[in-house]
Amino acid sequence: MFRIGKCLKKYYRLHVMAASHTKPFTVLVEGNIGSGKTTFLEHFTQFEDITLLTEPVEEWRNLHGWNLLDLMYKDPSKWAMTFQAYVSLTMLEMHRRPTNTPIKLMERSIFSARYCFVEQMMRLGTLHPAQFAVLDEWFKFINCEIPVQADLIVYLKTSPLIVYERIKKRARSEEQCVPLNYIEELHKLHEDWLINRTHAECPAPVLVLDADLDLSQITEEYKKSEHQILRRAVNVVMQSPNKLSPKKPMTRNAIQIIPHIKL
Ligand SMILES: Nc1ncnc2c1ncn2[C@@H]1O[C@H](COP(=O)(O)OP(=O)(O)O)[C@@H](O)[C@H]1O
Ligand SMILES: Nc1nc2c(ncn2[C@H]2C[C@H](O)[C@@H](COP(=O)(O)O)O2)c(=O)[nH]1
Repeated sequence: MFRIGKCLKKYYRLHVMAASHTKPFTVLVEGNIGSGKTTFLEHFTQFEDITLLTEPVEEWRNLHGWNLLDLMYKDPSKWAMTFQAYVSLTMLEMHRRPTNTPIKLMERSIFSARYCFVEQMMRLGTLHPAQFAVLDEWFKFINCEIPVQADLIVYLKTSPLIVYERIKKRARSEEQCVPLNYIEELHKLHEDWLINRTHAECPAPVLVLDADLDLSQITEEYKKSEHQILRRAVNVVMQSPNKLSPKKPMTRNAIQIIPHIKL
């Protein structure tokens, strides 16, 4: 009996892999700076068959020795264009990265880069209108010509003051000069994009979570998304609503961990 069970499990996993390796159920995890996106992804390390892709911040902090994130924050008028051009490249690479798991959770996207950060830089004047126009044309080309999978957006909705305190506590050196009003403006742009739908199209349905909750309560809030993600993933991949249920904590090698994960 045990052998049959093992064989069935192996068949299921092979079938899921074969059915899903080209178009995994892709979840974009969006939210303000410090809203808990990385923490949310870490919550899902407990499940089988999920690829977790955190934002390539370390690539932005060290491109052949250049810390583009630091340069951007220190002199945005001079470096915003350079930084955004590299953000677009690294995020597109993440969108296009092949995965052999039926579910892919990705921190941010080319959409929030364009609709939140580039939009903010244009409004603040740190991007020249000509620079904005170039970035916007690139985004339109990518959005129309290059398939970017997005099946669900999880929006970690936060209050600016709360994430501002978290950013200060996290103490990432490049962000120490970020003022509260920068966070407030980014919040408004996330709300307008994902909730009010004022200035940009939304590539997938949005699941809103209350990410103001502190670490002692947030796990219950994260669990609200588990069913939405796992159930919909199975519908997409297997047409059967009960395959990707929570498992016992798996050994590390059961999950395809991408180098960007900060563990
Ligand atoms: N729900 C929460 N309550 C309090 N602090 C949190 C919460 N979620 C994350 N943090 C902390 O806030 C900081 C930012 O979290 P992180 O997951 O890195 O956010 P993001 O990836 O959105 O920037 C980290 O120091 C993290 O430990
Ligand atoms: N100007 C931009 N800054 C961006 C973009 N994406 C992320 N970032 C910054 C914001 C943070 O300082 C850091 C990492 O973000 P977290 O939310 O993970 O803390 O990178 C962007 O497109 N443009």
